[in-house]
Amino acid sequence: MRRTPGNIGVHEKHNSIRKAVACCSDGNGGQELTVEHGGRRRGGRHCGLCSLVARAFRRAVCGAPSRRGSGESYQELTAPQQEEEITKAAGVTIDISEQNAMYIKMVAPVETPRLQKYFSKEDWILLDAMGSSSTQRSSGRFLTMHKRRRKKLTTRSLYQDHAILDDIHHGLVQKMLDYCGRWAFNAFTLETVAGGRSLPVLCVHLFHWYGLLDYFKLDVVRVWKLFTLIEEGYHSTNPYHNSIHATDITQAMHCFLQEEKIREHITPLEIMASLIGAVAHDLDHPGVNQHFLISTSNHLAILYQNKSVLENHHWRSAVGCLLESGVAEQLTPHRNELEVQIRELILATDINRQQEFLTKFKKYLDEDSLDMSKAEDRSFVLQIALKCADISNPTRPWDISHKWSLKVCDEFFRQGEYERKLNLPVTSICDQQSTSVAKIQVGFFRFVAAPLFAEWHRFLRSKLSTSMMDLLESNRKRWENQEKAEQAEETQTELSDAEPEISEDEEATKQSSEITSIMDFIPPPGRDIRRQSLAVPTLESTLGVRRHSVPVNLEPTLPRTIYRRESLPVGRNTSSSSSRNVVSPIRSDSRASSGLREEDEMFKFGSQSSFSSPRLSSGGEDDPERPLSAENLLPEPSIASMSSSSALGRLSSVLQGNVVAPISKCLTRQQTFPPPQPYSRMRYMSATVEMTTCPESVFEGDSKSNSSHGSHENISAAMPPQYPIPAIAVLSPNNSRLPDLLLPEPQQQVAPKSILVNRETEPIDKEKACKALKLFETGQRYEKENVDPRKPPSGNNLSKRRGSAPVTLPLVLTEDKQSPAGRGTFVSEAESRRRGSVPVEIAHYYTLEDENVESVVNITPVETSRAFWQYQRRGSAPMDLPPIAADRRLGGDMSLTRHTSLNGKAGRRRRQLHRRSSGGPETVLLPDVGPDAFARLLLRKPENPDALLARRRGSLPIEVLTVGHSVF
Ligand SMILES: Nc1ncnc2c1ncn2[C@@H]1O[C@@H]2COP(=O)(O)O[C@H]2[C@H]1O
Ligand SMILES: [Zn+2]
Repeated sequence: MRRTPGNIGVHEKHNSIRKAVACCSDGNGGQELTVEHGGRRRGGRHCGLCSLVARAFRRAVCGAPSRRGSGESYQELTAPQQEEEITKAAGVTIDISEQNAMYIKMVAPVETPRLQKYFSKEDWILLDAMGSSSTQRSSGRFLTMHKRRRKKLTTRSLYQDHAILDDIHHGLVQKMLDYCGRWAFNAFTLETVAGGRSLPVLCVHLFHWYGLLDYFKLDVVRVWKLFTLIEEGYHSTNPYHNSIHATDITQAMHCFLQEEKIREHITPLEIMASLIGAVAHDLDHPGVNQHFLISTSNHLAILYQNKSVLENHHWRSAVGCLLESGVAEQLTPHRNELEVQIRELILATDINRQQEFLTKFKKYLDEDSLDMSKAEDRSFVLQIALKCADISNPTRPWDISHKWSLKVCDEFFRQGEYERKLNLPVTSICDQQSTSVAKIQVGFFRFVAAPLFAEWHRFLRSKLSTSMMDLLESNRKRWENQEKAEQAEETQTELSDAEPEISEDEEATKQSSEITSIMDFIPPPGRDIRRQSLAVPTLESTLGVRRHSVPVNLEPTLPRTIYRRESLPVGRNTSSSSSRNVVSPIRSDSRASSGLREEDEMFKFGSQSSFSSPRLSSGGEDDPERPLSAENLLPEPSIASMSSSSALGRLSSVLQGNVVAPISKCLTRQQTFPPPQPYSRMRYMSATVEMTTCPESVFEGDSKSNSSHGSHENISAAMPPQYPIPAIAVLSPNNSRLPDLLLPEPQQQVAPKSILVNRETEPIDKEKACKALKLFETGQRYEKENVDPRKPPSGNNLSKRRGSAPVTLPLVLTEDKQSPAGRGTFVSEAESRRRGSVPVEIAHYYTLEDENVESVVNITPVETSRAFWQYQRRGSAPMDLPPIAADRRLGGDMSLTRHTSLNGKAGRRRRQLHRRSSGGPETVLLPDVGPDAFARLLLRKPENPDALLARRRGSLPIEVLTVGHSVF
């Protein structure tokens, strides 16, 4: 039987996953149908996964009903019996072959009319053969440690039974995909008709459409796997940052790629990087912003040193998916370059860097100096394109735009609720009690969206950009009207509501705080605005005062960590002032006098709070390239009320349901924020790439990145990228062997320019006629899978290091077992036991000699010395702050226990503003449902506080987590 590998793919290879996805394309005329799936033999029989695929396959090819309930089960059948069954049912020859421990390949010729009905054209089908027993499962690939809930599929049959997508919505899916080059495209609708699988459906389609599969000789099975992994990496529980957002942004990016100015010059590799960058740009987003992660001392914040924390994580997760799917392997010799491009793209989406990019873009346009024939300029434009795509929702037609607005605000408000429960200052735009969706939208449109899209329009000057501007304007008006109406309503309420308790000061604060401005979204350029800050004592006193994120038992040996230093009043700590020169003193006076109060308020919103290390902070005011960079900014005000003596207990109570955790030295990865379900043990797989290496160059914002950002001197086939390729091989379940060194790849021919069609303006048939590239093959593939080409072979048994190796590291190791600080080198016994979930603290330590403890000495993947442990900042256990002392430092006017939001608003808000719709569940609207109906659907009832408490896991101190949940 002739086989065309890769025509159809399936699968997940872990027996814990009861899911199989099959796709089909007929690159060779639709003559063959191959279904490959993973499964394990159990007692000579195939596991349920095989049976599920078989059942789905049977249904696919012959329309036979499921055998479930008929008393028979494929699960009971041996492979030959399954084969026979399917053969009988489908009327085709099935050859279950190439069986090994993990895979079974079934091959069948696609000759019958029935099959041709499905596969006669260049198309794919999608089988969802998820086992009914796995309606809930967790996925431990990603570092946010959420328990994953399987997305509730929107079609009953897909959710409750194994079904064929094409059986249900084939025509609609195809229709949607035909229109995926149009700006009015509705990702929610695609999600609906694709049964909850819009992300892989769109992306595989686009890969076909652009001819990337052919050009790069990619196996469609692996490509499916890639996008399935990415889809699973998005949290379906996030109202906004979920896989539909990824679909939406990818589709927007696709539209931009069709713009004449771009498509004329873009290369196939850039297309691929743009699509993957877009779809993965928020991968594993925890639904809270960077500020929250920093405030709660999340392991990701520590890992990435508070610099573009989420974006670094998204990028690293994307690389993990590329590796795990096997696509990276197939992309030799383009892999390094692709990863660099993806990195550049994803890191550019850091909203904190908005001003930096905008300034640069404006300069280019003013000087008319963008030369799209230059790779460097193309790269920059693609970064801008992705940034535009990322915040494109204000420029979509109202019903779509409105829906995204509700969703994003819902996510903000959820974060606000978490903050409130943790007694963290509530970020202004997350404070549902004092703001509204309309207010947020007016601010976002005005200060973030409009400036960027104005420049984008100046660059494109196209039909698309014109209509985007029109939509932006009309949507803006709608929000402004809504805001006005709300204000009128509030005024009326105020008139009838005496407010004797509110002082003038408070009133002034209230008024300024209710205006959403740019500072709610991004920090002001070049301004050294310090937020009313954290009641954190000086470093000296810190040594004797436990801080929020330091476990109680480590208090006496607290290191002078760099964390939260920014919140120390400058000038009060002379010993460290030099290295904190980007931090201004708290200037409540100057803020008031210079009218910065409002900005100061907003500032907290942006999530840009960042902590500077000397190296990073050097890019503060002095660095015109990064005027808004996080290192210019101060962290959020303190977690003031977390600093009381009972904070740990309270936190534990909040997080663990009254379990007061003893502090242990066992380090455990920290959860990012409350998962929907109690934590259960997860399997950490190879995609936990962050854990494998944590070099300083990982960070956007390190000195190299800063200086070279926007330029791409390191994007060269001849030069390896300046970041390490994760040594993921050692974690991959498929790779127990030592990674081999790669041979250097010969320089490849530059890919021919794409021949793309402007889909927006062309009729569909013409599009198809002209479509895709069908790019040429440029190279051979001989890179070994999952291997860091720059990593020298070592005698260390890398294969011992497993994704699921124990988290705990010995506190004391002998000197000779210490790593020689080689990046990515694993030398010690401890290292070989180290898991993917090794706590981030191992990634950095701080020199003891440095009085200010600001010099980050990177990076031994595992630092095991006693000193290291002594000086580790441990998780996020609360630190006691003497309120009085702290008050004094802040001028005596700030109560630590006062529920003051970061913007300085009085917590004793007398009147609670009307609660507005905040968005809500991921309800997908069919096109004929109006926005009002949707708004109703999205109205989220205030949560039961107890339920919130029960759900809270955010900023869980690592010790608490260890005690509260068994992770070993
Ligand atoms: N309509 C909107 N209103 C307010 N904030 C938004 C809106 N759209 C996008 N954003 C913010 O802009 C950010 C862009 O990057 P993210 O997608 O990570 O997260 C996004 C939101 O925080
Ligand atoms: Zn995004």
